[in-house]
Amino acid sequence: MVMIWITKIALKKHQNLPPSPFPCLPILGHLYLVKSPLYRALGKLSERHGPILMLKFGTRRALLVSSPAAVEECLTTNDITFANRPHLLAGKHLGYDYTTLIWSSYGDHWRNLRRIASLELLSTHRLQTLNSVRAEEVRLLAKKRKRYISMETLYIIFSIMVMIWITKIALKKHQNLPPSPFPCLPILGHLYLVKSPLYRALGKLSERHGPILMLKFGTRRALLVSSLAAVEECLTTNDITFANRPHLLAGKHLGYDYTTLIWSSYGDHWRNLRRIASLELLSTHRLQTLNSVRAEEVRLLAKKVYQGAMKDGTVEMKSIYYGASGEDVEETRRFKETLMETLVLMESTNISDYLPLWKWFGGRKLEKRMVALRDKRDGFMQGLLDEHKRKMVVSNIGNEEKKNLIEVLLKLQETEHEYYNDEIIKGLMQVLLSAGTDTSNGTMEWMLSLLLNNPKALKKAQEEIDSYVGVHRLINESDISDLPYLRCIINETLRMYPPGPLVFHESGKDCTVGGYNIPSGTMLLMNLWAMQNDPTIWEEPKKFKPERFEGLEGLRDGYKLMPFGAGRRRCPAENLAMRMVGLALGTLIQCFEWERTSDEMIDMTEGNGLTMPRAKPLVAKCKPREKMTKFLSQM
Ligand code: HEM
Repeated sequence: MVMIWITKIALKKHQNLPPSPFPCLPILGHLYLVKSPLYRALGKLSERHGPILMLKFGTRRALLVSSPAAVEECLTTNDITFANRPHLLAGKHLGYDYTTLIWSSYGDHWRNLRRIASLELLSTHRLQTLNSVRAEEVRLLAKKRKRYISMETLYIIFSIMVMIWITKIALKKHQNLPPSPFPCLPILGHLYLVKSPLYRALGKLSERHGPILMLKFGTRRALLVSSLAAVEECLTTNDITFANRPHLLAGKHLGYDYTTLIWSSYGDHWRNLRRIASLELLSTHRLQTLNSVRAEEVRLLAKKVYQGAMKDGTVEMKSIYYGASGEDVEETRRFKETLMETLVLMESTNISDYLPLWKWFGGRKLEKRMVALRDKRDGFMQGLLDEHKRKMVVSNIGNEEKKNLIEVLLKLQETEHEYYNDEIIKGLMQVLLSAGTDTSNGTMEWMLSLLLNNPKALKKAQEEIDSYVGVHRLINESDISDLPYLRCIINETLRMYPPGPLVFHESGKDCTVGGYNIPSGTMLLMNLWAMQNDPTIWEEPKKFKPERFEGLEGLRDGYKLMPFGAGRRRCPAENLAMRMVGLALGTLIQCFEWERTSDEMIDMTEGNGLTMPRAKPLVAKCKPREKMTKFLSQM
């Protein structure tokens, strides 16, 4: 729209046309301003925008004048110029093909009719003789004119809207596509529905129109599903069909041209990356060997909370998660910076993804920012890679077990240099670091927020840890499997605040969902948030009730709870995430007493963003538990 608008302003400046009220919609122009009574609607418009306006009614240009000076100019200097009538359909069908006095254009024919009318029918003499007939005529004419106006209005508005609508319904019936909310605007389609946070806007749409909807985002078709049955059909019967990702610009610039694990399409390359991630980097065995690294990370987290608590008794959780200490400060700062920029860029809807021509009218700015960020992220990853390469040469790492993620990948590079080139390794590192950081940290923040608003649940979790782990040692990862209530809290948090609320896939061939035909290349949007907060699926979904998961351990209960997705493209790091989040939360509960900073409940508003961040960072009152100060002061 803005594209057309900008072009028009430029053209108008050049042509010196009168001002035109904004917006002038594509195809419709100013038809949306046509309201009854028209003279009042246009009167208001002139009041607001001035006495000489250029309007666009669909394909027609209209000059609206409402000042004595302008009207005078039209009817004196330009009287002959403006002496035609517009060729409206009413004039064709009700004006004998534009040949009547009212409808005919200025010229000999009109002049002749006018002469007959003036001399033969409307002269003073004739008027007097036909007084009574004329009275009747005038009454009839007034009636007709009223009809003309309403016919024009109805015809123009409805013929365009209904034509588009009927064509679409006819096409859809023929194609058997899922229902599509009305209106689907020309060019924009349903882009006007894209509001932040998107999962909530789309959730409302599904509530109103149904669980299987076909949307049009500019040039892209998107299937929005939000029922258990539909999601199950997408991820079982059609799992391979929907195992692609949409080719969005973010994947081009921030996903090494769609070659990273997250962005690549289903196929040999993705299978290979997924195999490396699952077997080499995230397997239970590898996770166990890197147990101590994670324990150290969590201890560092507890230390920072301890320092904050000792300073003024409050902590701001977000800066603690992303904060850094020791020799890594600069590296962590740079990583955090690129991660934040990535999230900001990913959360802004890139209109060029849906309206490709947009990039010539302002959309390039966002793409340029992406390219700059790509170079920055790449530089950061290359630095890490080179540093590890140097270290490996010096120390010639032999201990297979203790190799970290980058070292595992560099070992693979030694044997298969062609495939494991630097780009593939940097892509894997980037994906694992960025997909893992905000999701886990966000979950931690929501979890603590929920517990601060539900002190009974917090106490229950602390008692569980005290009775199983005690206070003479710190909790470790292997304890988590024996702390069912802690796991219930994690599940309940992931149900209410899934860090991946909307999952994006794309179909690689035609298929059917819910009996509807879904063409190849359709973007699939699975609204996990909507399903996990649906009152028809969950009892009192808005209430934090970890107890609802008691006894359901290990069971995902079909597709009711799927914060890590399901099917081939499900999150490969569920095991790691559950361990990390469990250990971090367990440690914070074991070591500290937590409270809200005031009697007011913690504000649970969600902010804008892909990973469902909190709108306001969480600040909490926190005091080291006496029994644990021994451990904390030694950290
Ligand atoms: C609470 C933590 C986490 C949650 C809730 C979560 C959730 C998800 C979801 C919903 C998806 C999309 C699944 C789909 O497309 O069907 C996903 C994909 C992915 N996640 Fe996670 N994730 C978490 C943590 C992590 C961590 C810690 C890592 C890595 C260290 C990670 C790596 C990935 C990768 C690589 C993919 C893309 C897989 C593919 O496209 O094949 N995630 N995650």
